[in-house]
Amino acid sequence: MNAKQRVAERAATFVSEGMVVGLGTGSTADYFIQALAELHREGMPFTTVSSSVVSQIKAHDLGLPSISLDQVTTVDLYVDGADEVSPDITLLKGQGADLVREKLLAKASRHFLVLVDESKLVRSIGQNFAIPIEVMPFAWRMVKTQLEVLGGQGDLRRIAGKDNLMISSHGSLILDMVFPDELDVATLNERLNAIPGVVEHGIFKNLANAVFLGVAGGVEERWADNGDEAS
Ligand SMILES: O=C(CO)[C@H](O)[C@H](O)COP(=O)(O)O
Repeated sequence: MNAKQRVAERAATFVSEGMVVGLGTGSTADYFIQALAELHREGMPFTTVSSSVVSQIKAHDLGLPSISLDQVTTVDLYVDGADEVSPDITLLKGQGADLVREKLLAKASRHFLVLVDESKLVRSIGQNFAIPIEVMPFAWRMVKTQLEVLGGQGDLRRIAGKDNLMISSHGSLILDMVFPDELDVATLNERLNAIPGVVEHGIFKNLANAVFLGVAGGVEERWADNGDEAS
């Protein structure tokens, strides 16, 4: 069993009868979806809500019960991966470009567990990746100008393919921006929240309850101060 599987199996032990379980997106979240399928086969009743079309299809293919996001007000447990995790359990997410649903689920969850291996640990957010900022398509130049006023540098995310631009599942564009080190993540989070035309961004601050870290031969749990252990 690899580190991603180990953390996913551990997270699955927090699922209990009748829960609404939020499904993340990415290779680590996939292992959690597979672990849920095992619980479902064993007869445990629960339902799922997905953070992306991809996860929804995976859940469906494995026979997991699901409800759509617009039917949900609160989620009992949301389990997802992350691209970066800093020591205060702030996350950077969004390489999968489904930021809006991911943050909605994180905010609506009673418990949000984050599954990572050691490669995701950083001293500060933005160390390994640019900050993904999802923007209304007609606003992207205005938003980019505002981000440059903050010292940001970057451009629209490009992908291989006909149109060459990354478009989120609900039609937004993604700006990947690098900011000066002097701009601390708490301030950056607030500034990004305040820019008109920004749909969502990849800084997840004060949202995760715990990080499950895959280490050699085991799982290390790091609970946030707000993170009473899910039970
Ligand atoms: O934020 C995400 C998608 O938007 C993913 O959780 C993040 O990219 C981690 O993916 P993986 O588990 O494949 O490393």
